[in-house]
Amino acid sequence: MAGTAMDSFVVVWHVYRLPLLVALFALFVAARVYRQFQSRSKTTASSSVPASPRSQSPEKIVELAAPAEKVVAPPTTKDNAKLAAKPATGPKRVLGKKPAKTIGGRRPPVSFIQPLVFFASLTTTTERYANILLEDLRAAAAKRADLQNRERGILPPQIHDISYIDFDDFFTTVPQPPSTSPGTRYVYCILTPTYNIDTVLNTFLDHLNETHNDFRIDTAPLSKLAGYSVFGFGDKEEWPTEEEGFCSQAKEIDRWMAKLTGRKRAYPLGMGDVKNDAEVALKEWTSGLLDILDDILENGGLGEGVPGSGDALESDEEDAGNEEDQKENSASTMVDLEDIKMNGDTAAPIPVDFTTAGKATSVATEDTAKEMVPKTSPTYAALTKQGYSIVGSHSGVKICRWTKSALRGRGSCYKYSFYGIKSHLCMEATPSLSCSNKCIFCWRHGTNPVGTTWRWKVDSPELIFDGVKEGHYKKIKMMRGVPGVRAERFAEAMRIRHCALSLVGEPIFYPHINRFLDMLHSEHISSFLVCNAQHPDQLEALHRVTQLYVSIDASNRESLRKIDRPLHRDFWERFQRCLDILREKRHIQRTVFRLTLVKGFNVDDEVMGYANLVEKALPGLVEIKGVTYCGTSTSAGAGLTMQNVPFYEEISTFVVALNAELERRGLKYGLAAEHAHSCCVLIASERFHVNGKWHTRIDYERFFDLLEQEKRDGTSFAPEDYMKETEEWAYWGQGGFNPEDERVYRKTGKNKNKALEAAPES
Ligand SMILES: Cc1cc2nc3c(=O)[nH]c(=O)nc-3n(C[C@H](O)[C@H](O)[C@H](O)COP(=O)(O)O)c2cc1C
Ligand code: SF4
Repeated sequence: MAGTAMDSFVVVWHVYRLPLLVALFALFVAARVYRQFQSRSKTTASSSVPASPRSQSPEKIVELAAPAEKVVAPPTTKDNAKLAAKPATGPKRVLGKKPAKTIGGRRPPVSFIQPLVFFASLTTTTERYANILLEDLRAAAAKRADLQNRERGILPPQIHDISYIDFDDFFTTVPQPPSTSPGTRYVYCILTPTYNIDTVLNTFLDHLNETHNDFRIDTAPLSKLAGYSVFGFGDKEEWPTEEEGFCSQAKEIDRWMAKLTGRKRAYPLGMGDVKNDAEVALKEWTSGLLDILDDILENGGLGEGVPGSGDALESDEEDAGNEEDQKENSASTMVDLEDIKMNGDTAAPIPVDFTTAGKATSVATEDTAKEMVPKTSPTYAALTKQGYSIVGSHSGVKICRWTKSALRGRGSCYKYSFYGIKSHLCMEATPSLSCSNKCIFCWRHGTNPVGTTWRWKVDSPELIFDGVKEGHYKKIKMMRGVPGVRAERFAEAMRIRHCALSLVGEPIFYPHINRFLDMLHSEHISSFLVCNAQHPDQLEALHRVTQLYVSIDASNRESLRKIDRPLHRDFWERFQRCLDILREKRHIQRTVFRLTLVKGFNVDDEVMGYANLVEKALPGLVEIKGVTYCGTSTSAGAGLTMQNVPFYEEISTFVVALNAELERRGLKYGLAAEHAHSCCVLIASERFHVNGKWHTRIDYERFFDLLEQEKRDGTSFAPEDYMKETEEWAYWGQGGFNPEDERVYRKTGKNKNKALEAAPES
């Protein structure tokens, strides 16, 4: 009997041993996890936080915020503690994306913002600043409560000392909105010093790290926040640069918070030097943050983030971990205009004979005229996908990679080295997306409309001006969440100071270009206008710009025909006339030749030819840069490959030869500046060489003063009247990289020293 029972047991064991063992193992794991979770929450809640060196009691600090006006009752810290994740009967999975209470099946819209100020402080500096921030937020809340109705607004802020809170209450989960106001969303404002010794900040950072990496907790458990922003205090006297540790812990907290919130960085990381500018920097950061809080209330959230802000270069360091990964991520999101099918494109090229040039306005203003880029056209879709904002029916704006780079403290384009333009203050726009050339290296090729005369509906300059500014600011705002964006540069970028009219198409094609320029200048926005030397009538009629460019893509007729593939039959004559006009304008305008070198097309044996052109037009400046490889099928179809992109050494050799030829002819030019980073060199007329120093930069305020005076009493002025000394680091032979910027080296392998950017600088 016993034997039979044993046999049955053995049979049962053989049949069920696997599921039984699995079940036992699962039970064991669950028990371990439960124990661990319990002990961890206890530790954090009670004692893992070292006692603050200061005497103030926690209760006192937490209650510092006296509500200016009670709009709704925000949850207290105690409530929050209750609401925070507490294990009940087993391991709890904390989900950031847990659906909020819904109204009629929909998530309630953001009605109130509850700012929570967190700070850590060992020697009270940060605490003092945290109270200044608190006061500012309180004042803003009160002011908005006066202005807004009582259904929406900013609530009086609360303040918490990181040394005394239970991290789980705020940094494992997000406090729940009060049941009376489900539309309340929290914004964390974190103020922190940096210590390179063990402090509460290490415990805090460990908590953020563990929370992100804890498999029981969603990787972004704080994603229900409306946003967060961090401001760091450090000491530049001892830690002068970020590489040496300035504000390093603020940077770390910012990065962890980006991960935990699912990239809800409401405003860029701010940093202040306690021995210098801390208070001013904090005030600027606060005012920028308040603008964003208003945006959140208005738009119901942070709105669009980085995607779509133009260049795909900007993926997220928080995820990618390093620059190279970023590139790869971005590469997959890049859309080549050439890959977008042009099926039924109503704006497909219809060349029109040049003879109507100059009479364009009357034709185009007819109501019946078609739109250049209708919203429904594939051109529109292709351009917007590439990050362009189309304004009206024929204008566009886009932020360039250098603007983004400058926002991140990583250096401006060559125009900073040569002319003092800070890229984050520069808007790249065009009032005409149409062009009369089909240059082989044009990266927008295949989508932009072409034509030799204006044959479209004409938008008013007011509409374009307002539209491009709005589009630009919108794109800048989209950058606020990008890792590394500097709060102070972000704030500066909200006032456009320069406009590069060179994006796509031909700006002087636009019939009201002069009125558009007036508008730029009236707001003290400088104008750098690039034209393709195909519209002499318009060039002649053009009013003053801050700097006038003509693209010189080849030195002789045959080469120009091959490279620019102009639509005008008399392209060479037009080109020559433009040079004559430039020569006349050189006394009142800063005139520039822009040479784009394409190896195998317009470099070899062309030094003499280019020198002839310089001799003819006598431009103030000659910019020489290598072609930017854009890899479109159009350029490939024209036989352009990476092999055609010259190395910087080849550009330098060409430039030296050209300079020598100009000298041989007795023309007074010299090698003035370089920006090796973008393979660009500047030859300048000696008109800009004063007292042994180059003066290729521009005194912009002086330009506007002179312009206004000219308008008032007709006093004319010359380029020499608003020139400014070139920085020595920009001189030829010095490299041209601003020492104040952070240098980011790229691994570009064998193509090092070639211009590889997807979108070239303008
Ligand atoms: C021991 C010590 C280490 C510090 N380490 C750094 C550092 O690594 N980086 C930095 O930018 N500042 C550093 N600082 C400067 C502090 O961050 C700065 O003085 C801050 O304002 C202190 O804020 P608190 O008074 O709120 O504690 C350090 C200061 C001390 C005393
Ligand atoms: S590349 Fe052009 S648009 Fe960009 S910052 Fe420089 S000048 Fe401005």
